[in-house]
Amino acid sequence: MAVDHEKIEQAARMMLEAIGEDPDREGLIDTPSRIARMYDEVFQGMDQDPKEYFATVFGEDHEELVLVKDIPFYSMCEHHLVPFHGVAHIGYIPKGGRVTGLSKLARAVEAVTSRPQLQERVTATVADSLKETLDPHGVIVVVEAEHMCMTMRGIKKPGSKTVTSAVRGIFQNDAASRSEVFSLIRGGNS
Ligand SMILES: Nc1nc2c(ncn2[C@@H]2O[C@H](COP(=O)(O)OP(=O)(O)OP(=O)(O)O)[C@@H](O)[C@H]2O)c(=O)[nH]1
Ligand SMILES: [Zn+2]
Repeated sequence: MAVDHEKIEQAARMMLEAIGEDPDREGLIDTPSRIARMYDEVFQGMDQDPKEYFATVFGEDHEELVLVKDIPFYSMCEHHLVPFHGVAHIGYIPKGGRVTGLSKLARAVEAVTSRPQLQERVTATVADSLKETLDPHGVIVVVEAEHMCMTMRGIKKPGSKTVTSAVRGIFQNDAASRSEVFSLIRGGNS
């Protein structure tokens, strides 16, 4: 579904008026339409299903870890509609030759983060999408992010980071494999 520009423009105009601004002054006159166009981009994941990206698989016989680290993302916190941003790390062990394209992992992150979100839901949705489509032996998704609603307002704790993980399949019971992935993720960040 396309973003309703007219509605966003009306709302943005009303919000500017509500804070005591003049939405018709030169600097603000195009702001409502800019916000509408920005929301096209920022919320383009509203009608995207991350599972669709995993439809293409290569019959590659690799039943060992695949890890794509440090996938940058920006999302909008659903409580305040301000950004939270950081990186996602996705590791999985393919099964039955179902290996997906590396870029598809980043595309899934993009789809899931391009809508009003919670960090926990981003993490779980990416993990579940991969699990449900490729049925791999195991999946680990780790997301590290800074939330602007905790830095520029409210409790005001810049630099604080939230780390969430979602673990599926063999990683749930195999502590050694799980900690190997976590240390590979940590390794590149030092
Ligand atoms: N669990 C979780 N909480 C989040 C996320 N993004 C923002 N929040 C939190 O959502 C909560 C909303 O709390 P409320 O008390 O309803 O809103 P608020 O009065 O603006 O809260 P403060 O931020 O404490 O000022 C805050 O504690 C935010 O830090 C997220 O991705 N996951
Ligand atoms: Zn927030």
